[in-house]
This record gives sequence, structure tokens and C-alpha cells, in this order.
Amino acid sequence: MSSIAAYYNGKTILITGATGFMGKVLMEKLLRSSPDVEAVYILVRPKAGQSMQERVANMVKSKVFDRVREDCPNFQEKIKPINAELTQPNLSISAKDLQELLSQVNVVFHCAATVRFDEPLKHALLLNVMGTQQLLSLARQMQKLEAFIHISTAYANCNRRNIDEVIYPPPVETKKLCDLMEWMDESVIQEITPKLIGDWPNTYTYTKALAEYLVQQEKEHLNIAIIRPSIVGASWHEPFPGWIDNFNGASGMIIAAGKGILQTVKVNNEAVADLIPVDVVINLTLAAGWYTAVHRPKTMLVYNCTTGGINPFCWGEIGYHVISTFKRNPLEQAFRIPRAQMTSNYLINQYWIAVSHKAPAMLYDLYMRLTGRKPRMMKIFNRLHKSMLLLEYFTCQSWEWSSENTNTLMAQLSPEDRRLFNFDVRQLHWSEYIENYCIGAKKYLLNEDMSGIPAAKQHLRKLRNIQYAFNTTLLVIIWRIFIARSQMARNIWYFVVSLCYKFLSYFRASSTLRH
Ligand SMILES: CCCCC/C=C\C/C=C\CCCCCCCC(=O)SCCNC(=O)CCNC(=O)[C@H](O)C(C)(C)COP(=O)(O)OP(=O)(O)OC[C@H]1O[C@@H](n2cnc3c(N)ncnc32)[C@H](O)[C@@H]1OP(=O)(O)O
Ligand SMILES: NC(=O)C1=CN([C@@H]2O[C@H](COP(=O)(O)OP(=O)(O)OC[C@H]3O[C@@H](n4cnc5c(N)ncnc54)[C@H](OP(=O)(O)O)[C@@H]3O)[C@@H](O)[C@H]2O)C=CC1
Repeated sequence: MSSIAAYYNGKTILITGATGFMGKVLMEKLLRSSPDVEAVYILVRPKAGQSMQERVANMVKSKVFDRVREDCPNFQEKIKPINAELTQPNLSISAKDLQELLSQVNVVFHCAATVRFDEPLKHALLLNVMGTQQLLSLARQMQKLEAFIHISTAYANCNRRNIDEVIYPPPVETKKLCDLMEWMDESVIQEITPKLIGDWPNTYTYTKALAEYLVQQEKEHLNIAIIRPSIVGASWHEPFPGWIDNFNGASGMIIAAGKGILQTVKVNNEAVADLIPVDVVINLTLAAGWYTAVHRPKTMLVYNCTTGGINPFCWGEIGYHVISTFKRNPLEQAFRIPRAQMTSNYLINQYWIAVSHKAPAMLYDLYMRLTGRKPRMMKIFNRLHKSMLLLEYFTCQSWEWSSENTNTLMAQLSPEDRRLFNFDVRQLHWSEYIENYCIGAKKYLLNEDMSGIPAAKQHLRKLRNIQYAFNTTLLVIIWRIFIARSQMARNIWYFVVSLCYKFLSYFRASSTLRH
């Protein structure tokens, strides 16, 4: 029997961020591998006109729970939603719910955060730092608490090249910064944000770094571990290969490439793309929860959860496999044939943006206007370019993370635990993973049926014909305007044609001689 699965049976768990991408996979794995878990409390806020109850009722119907639904049809009875808002005093939890949590909870998994790169600093601090502080303060009062697992990010310290499994002190005192946010005008905060975050690329990574330090400072007697995943991608195996449900990380760009919208992207082809499958992160998280509770390490352990140092794969290779998968399994109604120019050169990227993004978008919008419809492509591209700007920091450089604690934990697991809670990424076969990722994005994120592939291929053939027709027309226009009208252009043209002819004749002659 797995020690990890056995540990969680009979335990009461609290998860924050359970409605998010990682939270759902965590909840699913926990309920499936430890069906006798006592209860899983989840902190949920009402959102988008839906009450907490409606959100949870919809969530448990989601595809991600299909496997656990098959194994334990009443799994949802274990899920106990608690109304909470992490940015509010006392997390807005009612006195009754609070009492229940304080007296019952054995393990806390803190996943909730804002992951937006453009989040205003005040809100990112309020949620990622002060929300964590409030949760820690609750945790300290929990009578039966055995472990507290904080989910951070491998990029919390992305201002360093080599990142060890230690907490790095931030440049400012968190408390002073939070005090500042309380009285300072929003517009002034916005203005001084770049100065405050210094060499961090965004408010997300900056506040995650502050949160790590705060956890270390305020842990007191608690058994805490920190998990630092890199770029979390679709699942490798569980609950299904390729399962994904949001556009974060690389997923949005992968889909944009599949739809033929993204044709150029600023990346360093040789830089390591540190993608990590979501099920690997969740398996490590559950294993760390068990280890922290049972072995109670003397110091707080940080687990870097990355692939680059162990099984590296570069952005150039990802781009190649994404495009080739989408050529074999096209997305429906692609805008253009999938292809990707990947360069770290600013000018070359700008050239391709103008030629393969802006020009087709303008032409398409013109066509929409002429046919009495609403233009939309330029808007989509402007949004894509904004996202690309925010992401390029991560795609143009590499980092090195040490993974001693993660490896030591793996070595402590029984063979059965290592099989059921596998986080050994040496076994990850990248081309197969990327193929499942793209197909998973098509099925689970875009809700496209695989039976529509022949029609999607037919659509790509139509696009190719349009492109050939367009290129030929363009060539004729260029000929008419420049070459046919100017003697000099004609001379250059004949010179180039005769040069090509000579080269061809030379190669033909030399290949005949060789045979
Ligand atoms: C040839 C293939 C090449 C593939 C690889 C190329 C590039 C890889 C790209 C990136 C990898 C780097 C990632 C680094 C991760 C660092 C590690 C972490 O810790 S992860 C936490 C990760 N957080 C994120 O990834 C959040 C990033 N996103 C944002 O901050 C914002 O979404 C935004 C980019 C600022 C855009 O904000 P905006 O207000 O304009 O849009 P919305 O967020 O409201 O979304 C609108 C709409 O678009 C969908 N969406 C969101 N992001 C993307 C995206 N990147 N691409 C396409 N579409 C996206 C979103 O779901 C919304 O849809 P809907 O309206 O239907 O809800
Ligand atoms: N995705 C990635 O690539 C990576 C993620 N991480 C970390 O993993 C964790 C989970 O990320 P992920 O699942 O991808 O993120 P998601 O954005 O998918 O989920 C975030 C979760 O936090 C909840 N939340 C946000 N604001 C509040 C609030 N004010 N009160 C209560 N709950 C709130 C959301 O609830 P709601 O549904 O109501 O919005 C949601 O459940 C985060 O800590 C993130 O920093 C680390 C590295 C990479």
C-alpha cells in the first residue's frame, strides 16, 4: 500500500485556489488516491454572478473529475466549500466555518494567488502576500495541523541565474511595503511600481518572492514546505494525458500558434523551456505534504520543481513539435497555416510581426468591413502582442535550479509511492508530451472534437490555395509596378534570373559528372 495515499486517508485537508488549474488537479488526485480522506475543505469566493455553491456544483461536473467520478461516484460529498475571499480581513470566513477549520484541519495546501503578470502591485500584494499572511495566522491556531504546503513559483527569484532550494531575502521589508500600500494613492503606486519591483519582471514574481520570505519569517512552530514549479503545462498522465483548462504559461501561445494567429515569437531557440506537467507538480506537492507531516524536517524545505537541469528541452524544439502536431491535428477554423518564426532578434521579430501578423490582420479586417461585418483581427493581434511582450522575459533566457531536496524526497519514497506519485521527469518523453499537450488543448480547452480533423485539414488546404493565389497576384503586381516600368529594375531582374540559371546549369553539370 502507498504510504502517501494511506497518510491522507482519514485526514481533513484545506485547499485554497481549488477552483484554479492546479487546485482542481490536486483535489482530483487526492480524492482518487485516498478515497477515505475525511474531508476536503476548499476556500471559494462567489464570482461572475455565481454563488459559491453554484461554482462548486459546476466544477465537480467538469471533465477533470471523470476518473474519480468513475472510481467513487459520491466523491463530491467529501468536498466542503467554505465562502472566503483571501484579500479581506480574516479571509471573510464566517465564525462558524472558522471554528470548524480550526478544530478539524490536518493539512493545508495554499495554491490561491493572482498569476497575472500585469496585476496592479497593490492587489498582487494584498492577495499573494497578505492573503498568505492571514492564512498562516489561521494555520497557527489550527489544533490538529500537521503540515502547511505553500505553492510558490520557480520564477520567484528569477532576478538570479542560479536558484537554490533556499529562501532569498527580498530587497524591501514586506511589512513596510504593505503599510505603504494602505495609504498611498493608486496612481502613485502605479507610477513607482517599476522602481519598487526593481529587477523582477512583473508584480507576480515579485510578490511571490515576498510571500516566500514572509512564510519563512512567520512560520513559528508550523511544519511548512514550499513547492516551486516552473512553467506548469498540461498533464503528462493524470487525470488524462494533455489535460489543461486555462491559457496561462505557454498554453495561450501554443493555441495561438495552432490557430495560425501567432506566426512569429521572440524566443531564444537554444534557451531551456522549463515546462513542467501539472500532474508532476501535484504528485510532488502531495509527497511533500506527507513527508513534512510524518518526518517533520527540522528546517523548512523548499522543493524546486523543474525539468531544465534533469531533462532539458529548448524553445526551438517546442516550437518545432507544436507546429508539426498542429499540421497533423489541425485546430478548427485556423486563421492561417500554422508556422512559427522563432527568433531572439528584435528587428527580425518586428519585421515578421509587420509582415505575418499586422499585414494579414489589416487585410482580413478590410475584407470584413467590405462585406459589412465587424473587423476583429487587429484587436486580437494587439492583445497577442501585449501578451508576447510580457512573456518574452521568460522565453529569451535560461535559469538553473538545483533540485537536491526534490531528489532526496524521491529517494525516500517506496517503489509503490514512486509509481503512484511519480515526479521523476527523467522519464518524460518531450515530443510525445508536446503532442498530447496540443491535442489536450484542442479537446479540453477549445472543446473541439477529434472527428472534425478531416474538415480542419480541408480548411488548411483552402488556406494554402488562398496563399498561393495571393502570392502570385502580389508577384504580378510587383512586376507590373516596378519591373515592367523601369529599365534599371528590368536589368537587375534579368541579371538575377540569369545568375539563377547559371547556378542551376552548374549544379546540373557537376551532378551529371559525379554520376
Ligand atoms: C510555436 C509555439 C510556441 C509556443 C511557445 C511560445 C511562448 C511561450 C510563452 C510563455 C511561456 C512563459 C511563461 C512564464 C511563466 C512563469 C511561471 C509562473 O509562475 S506561471 C504563472 C503564469 N501566469 C501566467 O501565465 C499569466 C500570464 N497572463 C497574463 O498575465 C494575462 O493573461 C495577460 C497576458 C497580461 C493578458 O491580459 P488581458 O487582460 O489582455 O487578457 P485576459 O487575461 O483577460 O485574457 C483574455 C482572454 O485571452 C485568454 N488568454 C489569456 N492569456 C492568454 C495568452 N497568453 N494567449 C492567448 N490567450 C490568452 C484568456 O483566457 C481570456 O479568454 P476569455 O476572454 O475567453 O476568458
Ligand atoms: N500556472 C502556472 O504556470 C504556475 C503556477 N504557480 C503557482 O501555482 C498556484 C496555482 O496556480 P494556478 O492554479 O495556475 O492559478 P489559477 O489562476 O488557475 O488559480 C488561482 C486560484 O486562486 C484563487 N483566487 C484568486 N484570487 C482569490 C481571492 N481573492 N480569494 C480566494 N481565492 C482566490 C482562484 O479562485 P477563482 O476561481 O475564484 O478566481 C483560483 O482558484 C499559484 O500559487 C501560482 O503562483 C507556480 C508556477 C507556475
